[in-house]
Amino acid sequence: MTRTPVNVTVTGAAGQIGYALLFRIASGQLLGPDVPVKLRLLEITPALKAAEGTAMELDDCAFPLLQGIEISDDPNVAFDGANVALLVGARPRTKGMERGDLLEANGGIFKPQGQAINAHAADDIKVLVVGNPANTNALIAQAAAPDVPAERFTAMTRLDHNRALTQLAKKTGSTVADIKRLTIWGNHSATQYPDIFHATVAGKNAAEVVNDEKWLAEDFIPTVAKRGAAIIEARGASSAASAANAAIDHVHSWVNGTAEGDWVSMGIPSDGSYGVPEGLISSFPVTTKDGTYDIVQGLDINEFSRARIDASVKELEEEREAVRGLGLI
Ligand SMILES: NC(=O)C1=CN([C@@H]2O[C@H](COP(=O)(O)OP(=O)(O)OC[C@H]3O[C@@H](n4cnc5c(N)ncnc54)[C@H](O)[C@@H]3O)[C@@H](O)[C@H]2O)C=CC1
Ligand SMILES: O=C([O-])CC(=O)C(=O)O
Repeated sequence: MTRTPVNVTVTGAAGQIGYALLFRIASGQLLGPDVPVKLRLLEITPALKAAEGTAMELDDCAFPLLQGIEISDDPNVAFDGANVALLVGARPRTKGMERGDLLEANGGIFKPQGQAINAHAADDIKVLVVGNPANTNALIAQAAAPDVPAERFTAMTRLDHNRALTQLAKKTGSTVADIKRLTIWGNHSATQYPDIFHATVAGKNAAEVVNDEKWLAEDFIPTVAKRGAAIIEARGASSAASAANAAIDHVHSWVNGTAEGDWVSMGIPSDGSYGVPEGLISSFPVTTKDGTYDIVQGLDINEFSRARIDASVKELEEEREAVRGLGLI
C-alpha cells in the first residue's frame, strides 16, 4: 500500500542543527522506515541560498522516502499542510550567555510562526520547539495558535535526557540500554533537574545503585545541566549533531510510542501535575502511545527533588512574565 507522505517543516534549515537533522528525517529515522516524507524548509531570506545548497545535497542522496522539498522564507508557505514542525531556527547562545538571555533576540520569531501554524498547518500538527529558550519559545508559539490543541506544542529536553543517561551509565559501569525511567524536570536551562530516584539500572533502583548523594548534587546534576555550556566551551559552537539526534528521538517517541516499562522526558504544557502550574511548558516524565503522550503519575517526589523542581519551575514562571512584558503572549 502506498502511504501518503507526511509533511515535515523544519525552520532554520540552513543552520548547523538543520544540517545534522534533515538527512536523518529524509532517511526515515524521524517517523519510521516505511513513512514517506515531504520536507518544507523555512529560512530567513539571506539564508535561502544556503538552504538550497542543502536541498541539492538531499537530492543527491536519492533517499527513497523523500518525496519532495520546498524552500521558503514565508512561514505561511512553509507551514502549509504541515503534520510535523521542528522549530529550530533561532540564534544560538555563545560563551558566557545563559539560554534565557536569548529570549529577547529569539522570542519574536515564535509568535508569527505560531500564527502561521494556526492558520495553515494540518489538523494533526505536532510541534517540537528546539530554538532556545525552548520551553518559553514553545509557550509563545502555542499562545499564538489558539485553534491548535495546546498539547501539540512541545519543547525539547530529550538532549538533557540523553546526556543524563550517558552520565549515569558511566558512573554505574552500565550501558545506556540498561537504564530506564530517568526524568528531566523543568526548564531546558541550568536549573533543570535530572532525576534518578525513579530510574533503574539493570532493574535496580538507580539512586540505590549510585548511593552517593554528594555525586548526585555536585557532579551529576551540574554536569548534565551545564553540558550545553561545556560543549560551547570545547567546540566553540553549541551542540548540533546531538541536538539533531535528540529532536529525532523526541518526535520518534511521540509518533511511535515509548517502550513498555520505560518513559522519556518532554517539555509539555503542564496540567498541574506535580505542582507545576497549569499551562507552563515544563519537562515531565511521559509515556507515549498512538501519537499522544501522558504524564507518568504517582511518582513519589522526595525533598531533594521537590526543591530542585520548584527552582526550575520558578524560572519558567519568570520567563513567562518576561514574555508577557514583551507582549509575546
Ligand atoms: N533545545 C535544545 O536542546 C537545543 C537547542 N538549541 C538551539 O537551537 C537553535 C538553533 O541552533 P543552531 O542550528 O546551532 O543555530 P545556527 O545559527 O547554526 O542556525 C540557526 C538558523 O536559523 C535561521 N533562522 C533565524 N531566524 C529564523 C526565522 N525567523 N525563521 C527561520 N529560520 C531562521 C538562521 O538563518 C540560521 O540558519 C539555537 O537557538 C540553539 O540555542 C541548540 C542545541 C540544543
Ligand atoms: O547550550 C546551548 O546553548 C545549546 C543547547 O541548548 C544545549 O546544548 O543544550
